[in-house]
Amino acid sequence: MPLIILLPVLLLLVAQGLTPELALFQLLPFPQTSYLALISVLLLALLLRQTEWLYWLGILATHYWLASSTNLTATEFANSLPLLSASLLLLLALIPKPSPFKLNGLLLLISPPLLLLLSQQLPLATWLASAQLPAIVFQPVLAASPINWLSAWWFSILAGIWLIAINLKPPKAANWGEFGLLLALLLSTVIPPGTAVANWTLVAACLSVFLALAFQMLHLAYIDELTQLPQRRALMAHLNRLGRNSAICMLDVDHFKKFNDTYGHDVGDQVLKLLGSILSKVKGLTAYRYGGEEFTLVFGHNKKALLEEKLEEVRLAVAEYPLVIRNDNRPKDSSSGKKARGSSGAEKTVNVTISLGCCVKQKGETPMQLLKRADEALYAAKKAGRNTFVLKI
Ligand SMILES: Nc1nc2c(ncn2[C@@H]2O[C@H](COP(=O)(O)OP(=O)(O)OP(=O)(O)O)[C@@H](O)[C@H]2O)c(=O)[nH]1
Repeated sequence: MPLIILLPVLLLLVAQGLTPELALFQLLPFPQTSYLALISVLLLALLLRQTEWLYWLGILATHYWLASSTNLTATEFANSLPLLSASLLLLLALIPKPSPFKLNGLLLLISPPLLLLLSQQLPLATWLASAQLPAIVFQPVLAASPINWLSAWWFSILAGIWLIAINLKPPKAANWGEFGLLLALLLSTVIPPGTAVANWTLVAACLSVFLALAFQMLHLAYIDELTQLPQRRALMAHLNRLGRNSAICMLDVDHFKKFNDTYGHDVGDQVLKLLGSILSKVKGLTAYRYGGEEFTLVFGHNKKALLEEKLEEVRLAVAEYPLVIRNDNRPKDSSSGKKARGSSGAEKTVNVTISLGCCVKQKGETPMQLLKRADEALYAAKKAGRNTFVLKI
């Protein structure tokens, strides 16, 4: 997924590196296409209520204006703007989910004009030059460019920090879109102003944002927020294209009502989250949250011995996982849960068990018929005493 989001910008980087005079760069009417791209993504972000993109688009538009402007040559203003925009991007990275209706978003909104004012008042480039840094730091990247290596380096460092940050947390489409935008901005700091590439940089960045928005929406539509597993809509899509040799399994937590009543709904939610984390790590199957405390596993084969082995592996993985029930934050996923087991703040350790009902797909069977039979197998597992599996071949 990340590569697809970054693809427009990466392709542009390669094309620009190989042949800056590429005929493709002359293909579309500019600046009309740039404005159209910017306005389309802006409207899409507004429509999908992804307001944090507005800031990014604002910075992108400012850069575009700077990069496509031919009368801004080597001024203080032109020298400091990329640097200050980079600072703004860093602010944006540090402020999670800015909203124009909250203080963090308002601060971000007024920072570009403030930074612009500052950049005119403070001779940043002169100051930095007097710091006796090596000359290359201040040389314009290209003869015609008012922008120097310092900006490019600053952006590269920022892009590096961004990449590390993305890889430390579970990467989201939005992060990769932001990274694509960052790369496009990096490119716009090193190209000569007023060239066709400046226009294409903006279009490529807009495409990256567009793809990121599409992935964000797909995620919202298909991924269950609590367990982070794909949910029923995704399961039905999978079942509709299921091969002849396959099997599915319905599973649910045993006596979950009692568990909720004893420990509270919040702890119950943590159990489901943990279950999602455990199931997502089991190899050789795809796990879905069917709804409530029910999950569905889909297998791409119908081999009895292999299925039995996998069902037992899943059953054991859950039954042997000690859950630490505490007053404060409970484990967010299976790895943090393991750490929590050793800590002294634990009040009580409990185990939950699951029952599993599995059946092999029959010839001509519809998804609903298959699900119904798996449900019957699950019922049989419950009747057989729970914490077990029933496999119907
Ligand atoms: N915490 C939490 N509970 C849920 C969620 N969805 C469903 N439940 C609870 O799951 C329980 C399911 O109860 P039952 O269907 O009676 O089954 P059970 O108590 O698990 O008993 P058996 O399935 O027969 O072993 C209900 O109490 C629901 O409120 C959820 O998202 N979070």
